[in-house]
Amino acid sequence: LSRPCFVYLRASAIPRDPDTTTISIIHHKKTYIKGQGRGDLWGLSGPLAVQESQAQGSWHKEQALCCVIKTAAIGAIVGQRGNKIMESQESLYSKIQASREEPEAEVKIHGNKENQKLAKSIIEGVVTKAERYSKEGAKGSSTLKTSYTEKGTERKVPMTDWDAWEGLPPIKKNFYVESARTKSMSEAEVHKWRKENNIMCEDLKKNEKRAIPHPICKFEDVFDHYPEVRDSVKKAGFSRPTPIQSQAWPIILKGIDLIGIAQTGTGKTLVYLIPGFIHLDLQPVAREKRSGPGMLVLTPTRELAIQIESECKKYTYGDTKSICIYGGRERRDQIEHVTKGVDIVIATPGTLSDLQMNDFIRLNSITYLLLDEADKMLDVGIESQIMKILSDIRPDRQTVMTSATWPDAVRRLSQKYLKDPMIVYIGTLHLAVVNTIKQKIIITTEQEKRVLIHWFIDSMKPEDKVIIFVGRKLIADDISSDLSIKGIPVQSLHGKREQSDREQALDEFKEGVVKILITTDIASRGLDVLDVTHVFNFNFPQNIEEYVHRIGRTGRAGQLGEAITFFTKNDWKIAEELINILQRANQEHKRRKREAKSAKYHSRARNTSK
Ligand SMILES: Nc1ncnc2c1ncn2[C@@H]1O[C@H](COP(=O)(O)OP(=O)(O)OP(=O)(O)O)[C@@H](O)[C@H]1O
Repeated sequence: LSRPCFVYLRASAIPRDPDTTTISIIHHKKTYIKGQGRGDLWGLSGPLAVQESQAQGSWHKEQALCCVIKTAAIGAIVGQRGNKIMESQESLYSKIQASREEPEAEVKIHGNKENQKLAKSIIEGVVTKAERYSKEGAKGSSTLKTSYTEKGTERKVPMTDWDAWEGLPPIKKNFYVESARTKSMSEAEVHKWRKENNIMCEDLKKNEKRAIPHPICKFEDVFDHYPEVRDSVKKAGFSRPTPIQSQAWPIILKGIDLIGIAQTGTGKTLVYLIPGFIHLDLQPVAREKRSGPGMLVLTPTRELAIQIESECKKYTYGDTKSICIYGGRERRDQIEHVTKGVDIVIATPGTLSDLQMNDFIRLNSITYLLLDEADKMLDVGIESQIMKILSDIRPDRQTVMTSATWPDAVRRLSQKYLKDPMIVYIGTLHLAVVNTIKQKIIITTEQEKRVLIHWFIDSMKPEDKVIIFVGRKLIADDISSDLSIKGIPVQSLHGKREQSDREQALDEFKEGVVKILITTDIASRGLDVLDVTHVFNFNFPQNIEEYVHRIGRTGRAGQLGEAITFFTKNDWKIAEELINILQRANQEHKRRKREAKSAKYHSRARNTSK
């Protein structure tokens, strides 16, 4: 460690008794000691200067504890690319090695006696759980046999990095049967169709480029071989595929990874769900013989996870079982469901990574992965959880990413998660709002906002339904209690509310029991309530992407909607980006009229406040 380094400590590694604990850092088999005592261990900040200790590599002087287990269970201990074993090593200050023999494998644990015992009990837990999940494991016992190996009398077994992916069932990804009509489209016809529907696509594979499949014009062109799918789409009453569906379905069904970017409310959920159902259904290994779920949908919020699950139920066929995993629900319930066996998991990353870390769910059976609202998911903070989840999913899976926005920072990250993808986007990769949303901006002050919002609510028609976005939970509570006092039925949604209250709030809004939903950004992405006529931005969102998502809660699936946004001088930094969005969506610039209208709003507002 000749240069400064950063050391990140797991919360559980922070010593309870700082007076007696030492933090040691092992690097290239050398042990470095940092701090013994309160002053050294607490309040550390900045780069650590560590000193090499006398006790270099003390762990490997101890006798190794050897455990013999069934080879089939070893993947669970090692984890993909050794991530699990590395984690145990880090937290136990020990070294764990695994051999690769049939039918029994050997695991050697180096370290002091106490840590060896701890590591052994962790491994035992993992082996027992692995048995429970693996049908094969259930047939025989894989009781851990252990012994201390005397130095010099160790079994001469090569200790290797375990390839956790060996022995997994084969995977099938190409299910596309191109219709005669699609096949016969000339290049000119393909070009015309894409131009008329604003479809842009590109093969992101480096070096040799592949031919991009022709878009499909009708549902029959792509689903004729899958009658259940064709019928469920027809039953939904859709007349034709949306532009993103038209180009993305052939690509995904061919087994190619895809990045799909299209404006809000344009049917991206079915873009990935329907090929996912086909993929699941037609894997070479029969569903009942699979060791776990085959499809995983990761999504940033609980509300979105619930919505996707209900879409799954609407369109799926056969006896496909899905489960929605998110925080705020009874953990035991979720674990019970998972262990009973499911085909599709829809989850928020935090809760899933918790279940994964505790070995309640195994992800190595996943062959179809979907990252919904990918840009939000790859935000700082969530990304580390996603990485952890993805490291346990087989690398030859198929991956699809979708979103309505695609900021530069996220594009680079997508290269990490997808393999030779194609990208399909509608119109532009720049932020864009569908032209079914009329955007109004009201330049105002913080003081006047309350009066104006009351004026807006008073002028709502019976068929109107509005989502009011605010910046903070407190404001959401405040406005909703204001309105409730006035006798106006209203619901609010934010992260501090109990999960059951959050679900009830959304249900009441969807069913029309209340026509006003006041919410923070947890409802800005993906929520699909078709009869929302207005979105009101009481506070301008943190960034312009969130503005696009928020106002996209109205004007969905071709319907008309209106977005009204309060803009104060505090929001000046975002003005330029906002103007770009308005111009791109051809919003009229009615300055005079707007000023007049705004003056009318203001004078009414003043009268009301008087
Ligand atoms: N081909 C289609 N024709 C008409 N409506 C469709 C079609 N496909 C999906 N829809 C409907 O369009 C609505 C919006 O779809 P969806 O929620 O998938 O949008 P999205 O693109 O994911 O939006 P967001 O970016 O806000 O998440 C849904 O109610 C869905 O049922």
